Amino acid sequence: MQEQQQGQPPPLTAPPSSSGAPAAGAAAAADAAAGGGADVGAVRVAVGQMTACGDQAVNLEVCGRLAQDAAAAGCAALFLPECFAFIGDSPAQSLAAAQPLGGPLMAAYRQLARTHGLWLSLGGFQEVGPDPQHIYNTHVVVDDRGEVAAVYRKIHLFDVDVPNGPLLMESRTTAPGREAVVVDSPAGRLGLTTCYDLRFPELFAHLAWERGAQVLAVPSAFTVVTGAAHWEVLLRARAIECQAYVVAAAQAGRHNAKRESYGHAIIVDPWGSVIARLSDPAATGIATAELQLGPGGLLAAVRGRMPCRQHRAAGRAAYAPGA
Ligand SMILES: O=C(O)CNC(=O)[C@H](CS)NC(=O)CCC(=O)C(=O)O
Repeated sequence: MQEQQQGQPPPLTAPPSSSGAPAAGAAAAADAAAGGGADVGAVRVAVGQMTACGDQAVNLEVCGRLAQDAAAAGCAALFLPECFAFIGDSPAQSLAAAQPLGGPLMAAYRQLARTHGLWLSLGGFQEVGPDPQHIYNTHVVVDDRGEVAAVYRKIHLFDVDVPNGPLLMESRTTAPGREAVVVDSPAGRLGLTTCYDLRFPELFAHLAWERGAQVLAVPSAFTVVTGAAHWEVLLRARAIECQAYVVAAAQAGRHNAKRESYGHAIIVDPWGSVIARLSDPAATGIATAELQLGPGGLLAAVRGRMPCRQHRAAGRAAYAPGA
């Protein structure tokens, strides 16, 4: 069900040469001093893929199987896609499915985290919103004891006329979030985003460089058309420019007569290599990878030898004065 790709080690992981490039350890120390995430060493995580339907009990059962697989594979965290709990066939159904954070739906997923001793990134559920006509698209991180560790409400809403695809107007029924969110976890400092947010690199740069995110979660339900054209290149671009791991859980396949998702859940490392993907881009399942977050690991090596964070800070004086 799962396949792992361990590409060639990138050149930046080679031992320091006489070029004077900083050792990874020094780079990590500098990064930590500059507000980077806690040093959690190497940790295995799982990215999930599924075909959510309009029955919350069925989706919970599927997510339960993925959590069991992730725990059995020795993972500290499982990342689930946007709409993991529910995909209906009308906006009215999404409104009707909405629950508060303290409702029975979240209680069931919190129990799942506790049962399997896993952190869960729950990539977007229909949360009761600010008025009866609007929900929030809410990405919740739950710790391994089942406590809510972070709540991110999707900022950029997908109001798009997809060429040769659907016209989607997410903002008709969803209110935008107004706050960027990071959270420390055993899988590093996570920067939280959702789906269409992927197209807004300023959010990712903020999470990585101003907020110290080491791992960017991009749970999605991409359309087939835009996924084929843009999904992997955008994910790899965000990983490369933020020098961070990107964990992109995905909805896949046909949900109902009107809705189909692109799939292709992947994990990308800070050098831009795809280090995990499902062997079948439309299957339900997980893929796992080890994230090297410690002082001797890949993240520190990439950031240490190509110090984009510092170069950005200096460069911004020219093109975003006062920012
Ligand atoms: O509507 C729901 O039930 C939940 N929300 C979604 O599935 C959202 C809005 S329709 N989908 C995306 O953001 C796809 C983005 C995308 O495909 C792209 O950026 O190309």
